[in-house]
Amino acid sequence: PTPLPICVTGDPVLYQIAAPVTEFDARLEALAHSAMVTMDAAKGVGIAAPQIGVSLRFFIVASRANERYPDAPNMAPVVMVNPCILAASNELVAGEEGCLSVPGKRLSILRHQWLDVSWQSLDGETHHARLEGFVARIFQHELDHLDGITLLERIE
Ligand SMILES: O=C(O)C[C@@H](Cc1ccccc1)[C@H](O)SCc1ccccc1
Ligand SMILES: [Zn+2]
Repeated sequence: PTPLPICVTGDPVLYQIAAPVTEFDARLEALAHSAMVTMDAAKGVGIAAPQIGVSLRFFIVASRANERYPDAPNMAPVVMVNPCILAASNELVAGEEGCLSVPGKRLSILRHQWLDVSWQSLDGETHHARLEGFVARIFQHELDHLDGITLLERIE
């Protein structure tokens, strides 16, 4: 499909708590595909459903090396449904983040260095992983979107 418009600062959908996904059906797959196409068009390394106006708990993590994080891992994009943090490091790391919904802003944000996380794939299967560094950062950034938090709400 064609990329969807990305909701920006001020759009109410960005400040809602997104609803858990209960139907692992073709509709969800279509929404995930639209998010993927929109993220790719925007050259993002992640995107959350609320950013395309969908208040559901799923996002995409798609780390790739970039000018700010040249040593970021190049990974196949992962669609994470109903993601949650099971454990997090006490150590926090500051790093520069951008947000497709806050155009032109680059802010230094403190994030956990590593996370133990769980999520469901589009077929409903549950997965667990330990994430660290830039991938952990993207996860935390996208999870904030599901909880109605953008970069502007994270300014120290
Ligand atoms: O708005 C979004 O969720 C996409 C974010 C993802 C991101 C999360 C954490 C740290 C950096 C980015 C970006 O706008 S995608 C654009 C981008 C790509 C590489 C580095 C920085 C920003
Ligand atoms: Zn964002």
